[in-house]
Amino acid sequence: MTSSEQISSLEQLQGELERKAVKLQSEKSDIIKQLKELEPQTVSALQKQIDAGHGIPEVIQQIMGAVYQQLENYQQQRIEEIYKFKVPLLYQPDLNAVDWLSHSFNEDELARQITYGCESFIDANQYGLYESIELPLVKPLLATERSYAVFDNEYQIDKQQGLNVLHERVMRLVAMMPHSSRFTLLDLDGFGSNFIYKNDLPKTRPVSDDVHKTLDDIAADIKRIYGLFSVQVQSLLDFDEGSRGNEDFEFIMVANFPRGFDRRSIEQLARIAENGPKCGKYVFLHIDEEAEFPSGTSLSMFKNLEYLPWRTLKEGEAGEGFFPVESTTMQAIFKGIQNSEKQETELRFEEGTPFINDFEQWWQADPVAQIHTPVGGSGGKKNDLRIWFGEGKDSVCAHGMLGATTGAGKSNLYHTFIMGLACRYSPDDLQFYLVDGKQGVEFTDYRSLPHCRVVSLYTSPQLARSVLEELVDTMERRNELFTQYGVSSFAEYRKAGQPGGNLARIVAVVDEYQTFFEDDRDGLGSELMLKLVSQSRSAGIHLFVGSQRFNVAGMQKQQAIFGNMHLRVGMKMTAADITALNEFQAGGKALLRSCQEVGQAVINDALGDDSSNIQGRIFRMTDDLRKELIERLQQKWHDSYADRELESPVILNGTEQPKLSENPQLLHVLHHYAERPDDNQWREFAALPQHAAGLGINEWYPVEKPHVFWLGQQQNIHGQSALILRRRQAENLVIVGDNAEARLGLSGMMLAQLPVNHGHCDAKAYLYDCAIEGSPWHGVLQQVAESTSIETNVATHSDEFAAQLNELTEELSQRQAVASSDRHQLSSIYLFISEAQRAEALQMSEGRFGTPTPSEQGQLLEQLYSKGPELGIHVVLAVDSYRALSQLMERAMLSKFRHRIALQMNEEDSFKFINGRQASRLQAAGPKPIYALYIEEMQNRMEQFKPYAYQSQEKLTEELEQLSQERQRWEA
Ligand SMILES: Nc1ncnc2c1ncn2[C@@H]1O[C@H](COP(=O)(O)OP(=O)(O)OP(=O)(O)O)[C@@H](O)[C@H]1O
Repeated sequence: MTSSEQISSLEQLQGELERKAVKLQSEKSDIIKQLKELEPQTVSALQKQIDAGHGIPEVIQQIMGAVYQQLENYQQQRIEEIYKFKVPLLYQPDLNAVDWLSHSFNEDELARQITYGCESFIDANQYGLYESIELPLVKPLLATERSYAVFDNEYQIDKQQGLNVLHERVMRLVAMMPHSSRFTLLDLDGFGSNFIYKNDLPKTRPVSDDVHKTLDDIAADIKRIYGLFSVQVQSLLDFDEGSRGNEDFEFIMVANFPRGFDRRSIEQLARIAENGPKCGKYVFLHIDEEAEFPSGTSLSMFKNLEYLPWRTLKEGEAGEGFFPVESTTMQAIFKGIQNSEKQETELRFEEGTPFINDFEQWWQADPVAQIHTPVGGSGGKKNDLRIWFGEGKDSVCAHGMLGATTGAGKSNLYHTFIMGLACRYSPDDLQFYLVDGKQGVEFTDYRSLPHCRVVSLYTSPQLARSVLEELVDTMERRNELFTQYGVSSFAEYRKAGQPGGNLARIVAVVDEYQTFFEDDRDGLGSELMLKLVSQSRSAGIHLFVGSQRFNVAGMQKQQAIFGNMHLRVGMKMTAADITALNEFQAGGKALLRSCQEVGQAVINDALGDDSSNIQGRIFRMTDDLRKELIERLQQKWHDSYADRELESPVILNGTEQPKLSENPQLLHVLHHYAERPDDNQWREFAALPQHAAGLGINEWYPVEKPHVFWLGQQQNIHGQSALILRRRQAENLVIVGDNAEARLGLSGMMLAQLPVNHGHCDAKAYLYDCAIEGSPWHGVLQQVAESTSIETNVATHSDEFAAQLNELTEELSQRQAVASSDRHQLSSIYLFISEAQRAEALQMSEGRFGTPTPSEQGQLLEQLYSKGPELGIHVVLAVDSYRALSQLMERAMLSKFRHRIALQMNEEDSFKFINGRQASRLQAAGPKPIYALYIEEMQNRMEQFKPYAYQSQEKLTEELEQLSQERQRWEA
C-alpha cells in the first residue's frame, strides 16, 4: 500500500467508523421501537394464552427472551464489523499499544506523513461499544522542507520531556523505515548519554569528536545528492525506488542544542536544516532553554523550523502530543528490525536495456570506433551509467579497472557488462577472454557464449600470465597485419574492409587481477601488462581488470600501467582503501564513500578526473536471465550462420584435469574436415599455428606415416601437449610415475584417439591390462577400445599376453619381409601394456653372472619395441616407478623409447629417468591438478602439461560418448 492510499484509508476509516456507529445506534432504537410496538400484540397474545389455560409468566418470558436475543445478535454483528477496521499499525498514536510481533519490518513505509497525536475517538459509551477507538492525527514529514524543534519546558517537572519527544520520533521513524533511514545522533554535551540506543539503530552516521567534520560530511552529501538531480527529479523523494538505490533518508537528532556548538557549527547546521530536506536530510533539535547561544547566533538562523508538540498523552487522552516510548517497546521494535529481511531494491537489467527484447536489434551495433553498453542508472535516468572502450570524439578509453570489496556486486557488474555487449555486438565484431581468479568459477556459463574465445577458471598465476602473453601475441600479429595492409589501427583496418580477414575487438575481463603478479620474481606479469595496456588499444584489444582494490600487491610499474587505464569503476570499498587510493580525486572519493550498498558504483572514464564522475546503481542481472540470454545468443548464431561451425572457446582450469573432448586442436580437425583428412590435409593441419588451433609442426612427412596423439593441456592458452608417432626407430612411449589415474588416462585417451588417426581397417590395438581384477582401473582400456571401431585384442593374463607376443612377433617377421617401398601400406599396430609393474613374466631374472637377464616374454617385447616402430608397430608401456621399469628392461633399452612421460616420482628416480630433478617437483604445490612432463628424447625437449586423467567410470563414459559424437561425421 502506498502512503497516499494509507492516508486515504485513514480518512476512510474515520468516516466508516462513524457511519457504522450511527447505524448501530439507529438499529438499536429500531429494535426497541419494534419491541414497544409489540406490546399491544403481547397483550392480546397474553389474553389468548390465558384463555388456553397456560401460565402467564412463562409466556411473557418466552416472547421477551426472543426479542432481546434478536437485539443482541444485531449488536454483536455490528460491533464485529466496527472492530474489523483497524488503524494501520505504523500510524497508531501510541507505539506502546502496538503488537510489534505481528509486524515483519521487511518493507519500508516512507514517512511521507507521520502521527503526532490522537485526533478523535469513537466513544465506547456513546455508541454502546466494548472499547473506544482512537484515531491518529497525521502530518506530512518527508515531503516538507522543514526541520523540527522541541523545547525543553522548564516548567515541566521532568526535564527529559523534550528529549522524549525526540526519542519518540526516532522510534517511529525507524519502525516505519528500518531499511531506508539513517540517524545522526549529536549529543555534544552529554557524551552520547542521551542516545543510549545508538547501537541498536540499524544505520547511524559515525560521529566524529570534531562536530565540524561530521557536519561537513553531511553538507558534502547534500551537495553530492543535488548533483544527481535533473529537471524531472528535484528531490530524493522523486527518485523511483530502484534508482534511489539505497540512498538513505537521514535524520539528524540534536540533544541539548546549542550546548557544545560553536558559531561555525551552528551556521553549518542551519544550512543543513535549510537545504537538507530536498536531499532527504532532516534536522530535529531538542533545545535546552537554559543554554546560551554563542554570540552572533540564535535559533532564528533556522528559517524553516516547525515546533513539535510536547504534551505527554495518557491512555484515553486526545489531542496533539505524544506517548513516551517505553523501553520494552524499543526492544520489541529493534528486535523486529534485526530479524527482518531487507527487500533489496534493484534496477533490473531488463529495465535499462530494452534492446534485449528486440532481437532485430541484436548484434547491430558498430564496433569500428568503440564498443559500449549501459551497465546501470544514475537516478534520474535509468541507463546513463555506461562502460565503453575505443575512441570517442575527443577522448579515448583504452582499458578499465574495477575496485570492489567482497559482496559489493562485482560479479554482477561483470555479468551485466558482458551480456550487455554480447547482445549489442556480433561475435565477428567482439570477442571475450574471461579469466576468473584462483578461487573463481564465475565465468563458467560463458563457455557456450558465441563471443567467448577463452574461459579460464581457478586461474593460477602462471595461467593468468599466459593469457596476457597470448593477448600480447595477438596484438603483435594484428600489428603485422596492419603493416601489411598499410593501415595503422583496428578502426582503419575495419574501414578498409578487413582485407586480411575478419578481426573483432577483444575484451579481456580478468577478475582478481593480482594473480598476474603472484609468484612472479621476474616481474613478467607487470611487464606483459604494461606492454599490453600501452600498445593494444589501436589493435582493438581492451583489458578490464578487477580486484578488491585498484592497487594490488606485487605489481611493478604501476604508474605507467594505470596511466592507460582510463576507465575506473569503484564500488563499496573499505574506508582505509578509499583513503589510500589515488585512482579517484577528492570528489570521486567522497562519492565512493557513499557507495555503501550492493550494486552502487562510481564510474569515471577520464583517468579519475573529478569532472567525469558519475554515480549510480548497476543493473541487477539474475542468473536465470543470464543463462536464458546465453542460450538465445547461441541460437542466434546458429540461425545467422547456418554454414559456419561455432568455434569452441579454449577452456582453462587451474585445478581440473583437461578433457580430450575439449581439446581445440582435436575439435578443429573434427569440425574442419568432413571426412578423416588425407595426407595433405593432415600436413596442412599440422602446419597451422597453435593459435589457429593447429599443431604448429612443419616437419610432417606423409612417408613417415605421422600420427598425432594429444596428451593433455599446457599451462597456457593454446598449448596442447601432443606426441607424434612416426615410422622411425624408437617411436614408442613409456609412462612412469606414481599416479595411477594419470597413467591410465594417458594410455586410455591415446587409445581413444586411434579412430582419429586411422580408419577401422587401418590399425589394430593389443591391450595387456595388468591392473588387479576388481580394482577401478581394471577393464578401463577395454572399455575405451570398445568405444572405438578399431579391432582390439585384449589380454589380462600372462598366457594371453604370451599369445599376443607370439602373434606380434610373427607379424613383425612378416613385415620385415615386405619390400621397403611397400611398407607404407602396412597398417599400424599399437601394443598397450598398462600397470606393467605387475607383469611378472616380463620381469628380468638374475643371470648366470649375477647380471639381470630379460625373461622370455621380455625378450620378445624387446624385439617389438626395438624393431617394430619402423614397421608400424608401437609399444606404449605404463609403469608406476622407475625401479619397476628397471626390472622390465636394461637401462640401455630406455633409448628405444623416444617418447617419455614422467609423473611425480622421487628425486633419485627423476634423475635416472629424465636426467634432472624436475619430475620430483611436479606436485610441489599440491596433489591437484596432476602435472606431467613430456620428454622427447631426440629433440631434447621437455614440456610440462596437465595430462588427461581417469577420474571415474561415469566421467569416462560421458567423455567417450562425447568423443564418439564429435567423430560421428567421419564414421558415417
Ligand atoms: N546491482 C545490484 N542490484 C541488486 N542486487 C545486486 C546487485 N549486484 C549484486 N547484487 C546482489 O548482491 C549479492 C552479491 O553480489 P555479487 O556476487 O555480484 O558480489 P561480489 O562483489 O562479486 O561478491 P564476491 O566478491 O563475494 O563474489 C548477490 O546476491 C547479488 O544478487
